[in-house]
Amino acid sequence: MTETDFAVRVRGLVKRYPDKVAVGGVDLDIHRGEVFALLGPNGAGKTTTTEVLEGYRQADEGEISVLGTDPAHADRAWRSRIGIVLQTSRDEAESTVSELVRHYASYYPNPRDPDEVIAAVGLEDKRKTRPRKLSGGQRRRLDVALGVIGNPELLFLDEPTTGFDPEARRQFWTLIENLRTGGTTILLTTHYLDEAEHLADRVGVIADGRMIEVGTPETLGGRGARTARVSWSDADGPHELRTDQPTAEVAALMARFGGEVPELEVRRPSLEDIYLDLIGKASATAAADVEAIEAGAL
Ligand SMILES: Nc1ncnc2c1ncn2[C@@H]1O[C@H](COP(=O)(O)OP(=O)(O)OP(=O)(O)O)[C@@H](O)[C@H]1O
Repeated sequence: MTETDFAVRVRGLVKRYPDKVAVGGVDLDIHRGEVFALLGPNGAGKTTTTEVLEGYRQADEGEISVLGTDPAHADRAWRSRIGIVLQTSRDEAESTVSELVRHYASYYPNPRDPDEVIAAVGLEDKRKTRPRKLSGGQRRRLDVALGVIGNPELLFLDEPTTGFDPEARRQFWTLIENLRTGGTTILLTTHYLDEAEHLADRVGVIADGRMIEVGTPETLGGRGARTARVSWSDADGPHELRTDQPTAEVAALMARFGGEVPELEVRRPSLEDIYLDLIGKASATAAADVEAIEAGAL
């Protein structure tokens, strides 16, 4: 891979606040055209990391390249190539949805068509509504519209579907899939593991300011190799076993029952199971480090 295959390259990112190391040496590569999900508990350092990438915060240490430029020294032309959807929505004055999207479009050299964007986020019937009269979920859709109107090469989405109803989330996922198909690189921060699983090509888990694992949703934490659980019921009650060969177990159960197996279920660890496992291990390691420091061992 060459430098130009990367939308984001980060080596050794450190960001300190007066009383806290928020990011303690993070490496991160995001390939052009991929959807990358950043996961981690509250306070892990996700927002700080993305704000450095967006050029809103200065790193204390590290090499950072976003679309080939250090965001700390970026100009207006670079800014027009990225799109940002923040956690908190902007409070806009008296414009309607349609006016606002058009107004934002005028800031960019190569914007998308405002009507198409409004339709893509499902706000067609709210075009003449003022933002403060939108519901929370509709407001987020407007935020997404404003984030993508400039036709960005790289889109930052910070917890985009918080407050969405299930149908709105599905529609939003379709919107993201369409952006990805159109070639937009996306960095997504989310607390919804199903969202990461559905949308992301790769996932990075950050805990306590450190990137503890990066992988595809299918293979993170050795997920693909983990044993499956097969469960069923019979006259003695529920049963469960763990196996590397669930298909063979199901075939054996079918033979034993002569067909339908009561309450049959085959389950592999979900991304959420794996994530909680990784986070649990990370906090146990951090606690052991603190104990060692207190005991003078480190
Ligand atoms: N402006 C600031 N001044 C001091 N400390 C800060 C500041 N911003 C964030 N922090 C601290 O840095 C750490 C990382 O915060 P950050 O917002 O990056 O976490 P996060 O992973 O985005 O969390 P969340 O999931 O809750 O949004 C936290 O301990 C937080 O309290």
